[in-house]
Amino acid sequence: MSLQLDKLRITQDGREMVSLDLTVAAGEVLTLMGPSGCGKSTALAAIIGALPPAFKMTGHIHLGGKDVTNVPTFKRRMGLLFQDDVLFPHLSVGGNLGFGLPRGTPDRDARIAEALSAAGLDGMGKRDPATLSGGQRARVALMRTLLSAPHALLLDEPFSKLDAGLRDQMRAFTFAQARDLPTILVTHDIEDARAAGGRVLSVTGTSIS
Ligand SMILES: Nc1ncnc2c1ncn2[C@@H]1O[C@H](COP(=O)(O)OP(=O)(O)OP(=O)(O)O)[C@@H](O)[C@H]1O
Repeated sequence: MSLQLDKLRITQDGREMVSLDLTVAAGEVLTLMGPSGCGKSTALAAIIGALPPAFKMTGHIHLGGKDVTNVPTFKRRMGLLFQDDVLFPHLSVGGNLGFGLPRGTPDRDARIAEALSAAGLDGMGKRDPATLSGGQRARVALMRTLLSAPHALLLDEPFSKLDAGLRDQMRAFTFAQARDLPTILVTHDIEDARAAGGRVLSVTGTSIS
């Protein structure tokens, strides 16, 4: 499954902000970098189908060969993770993970147990998320997103709130868990881009090294 941005162009008041014409292969991480306000989050919003009305978009988005440009966000099968992705405080850790599973998924408990195990949280499904460490919470948020079986993963500064030691762990964990997906990472941090190991571009498609 690949994610193709086919002449994707976003303008605001006639001014070009984003211009991307590329394919992110399954298992590839494309990093988008650039100064604050250049349009990185806007590019992700367009890809997921939630572009604010202040912007105009042209071009097409294909996921797994299917044109999803006019498919509503909730049907796009894309997972989006932000830097301060909060867990639902009224649900247990397992309940949070279960929230990611599509309704009617068979073997829910087994799937949740697997995700807990992948997150290094074996047997902690009944815990209140408030009792987890920041790193544990970040891993649960990622696993919750992945349990929704996305066909692409979009990451918006996912590591920037973590302290330095955890950040390394979380990068390795994220890219290992997302190994089969086309992934777009938005970051300010060149170390994130290095850890991602793929192409690093500006939102107008210029290569950054
Ligand atoms: N909903 C909106 N309506 C109108 N303009 C917006 C909206 N959201 C963002 N903008 C503007 O669009 C531009 C790009 O914003 P965006 O958040 O995509 O930048 P960014 O590169 O992700 O920045 P940062 O690195 O600070 O998160 C900015 O000038 C911002 O003020």
